[in-house]
Amino acid sequence: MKSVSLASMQTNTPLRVLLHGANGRMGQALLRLSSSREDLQVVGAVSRKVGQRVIDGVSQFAAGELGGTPDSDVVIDFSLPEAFDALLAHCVEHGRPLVTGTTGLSDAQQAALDAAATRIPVLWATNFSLGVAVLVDMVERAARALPGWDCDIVEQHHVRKLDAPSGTALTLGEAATRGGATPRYASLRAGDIVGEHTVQFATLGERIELIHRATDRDIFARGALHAAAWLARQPAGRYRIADALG
Ligand SMILES: NC(=O)C1=CN([C@@H]2O[C@H](COP(=O)(O)OP(=O)(O)OC[C@H]3O[C@@H](n4cnc5c(N)ncnc54)[C@H](OP(=O)(O)O)[C@@H]3O)[C@@H](O)[C@H]2O)C=CC1
Ligand SMILES: O=C(O)C1=N[C@H](C(=O)O)C[C@H](O)C1
Repeated sequence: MKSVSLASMQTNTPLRVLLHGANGRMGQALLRLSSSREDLQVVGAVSRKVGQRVIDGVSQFAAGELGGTPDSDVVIDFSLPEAFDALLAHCVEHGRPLVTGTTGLSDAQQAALDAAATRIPVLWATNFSLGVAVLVDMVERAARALPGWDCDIVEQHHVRKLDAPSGTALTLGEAATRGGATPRYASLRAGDIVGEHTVQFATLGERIELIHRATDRDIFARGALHAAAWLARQPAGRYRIADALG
């Protein structure tokens, strides 16, 4: 059963999606889930090396071949920081809205996103799940209500994750800081853990643990596809996942 967003119903023309990082764990989830959406069509798949995986009916491009990719209405990126600069420049040059979930970006790359947002719509989120969006709000509220309590953020991921702390942990830490806490971080890398984040507030005699456990990467992919369908119809600017979730 294909789902159709209201936006595409208004135009009846699928939004053309360029997928950057298509060979990766997230790229493969995005490819699989996009095929069940009538309002989105992946028209190009970019990864470091072409031909590693069979991607039925989608043109594949290697790193450095962005200039040869077909026109698209929105770009979705889940790659690595090393790949990000060329992709962002491509999106700005061709006026393509960008949804990106790539974490571990430098301050300079964040500044480049701000600059790009004067020309195109950009949405960067460290976590595209609804549960984490709710957790971020809970953490800020808890920090504000618990002045002086210790705040520790522990994140666990699969052994192939390159960055630490996770982007989500840093986002949760920013929320705790907005609430007046001073978060500390710890990271574990084990097995095939999709993503687990624990925010603990502790004081003498008691503690609170707020936990999000991701068990399927599809939650991130569904959120990114939703954000892409939404962002494609926004004016230039920098947007957050909360804007897309309404
Ligand atoms: N915001 C969110 O909700 C989520 C964010 N993430 C983040 O997304 C990113 C990707 O995660 P994941 O999919 O697990 O990682 P993978 O390592 O599985 O995939 C990375 C992808 O990027 C491609 N790539 C690497 N370098 C280049 C380059 N120079 N040019 C083009 N493509 C390149 C790889 O190509 P190839 O395979 O050919 O080497 C691969 O397709 C990470 O930063 C992760 O933290 C992950 C999950 C959720
Ligand atoms: O690399 C991953 O897998 C994930 N990365 C994101 C992060 O760095 O927070 C989101 C999610 O936890 C999975």
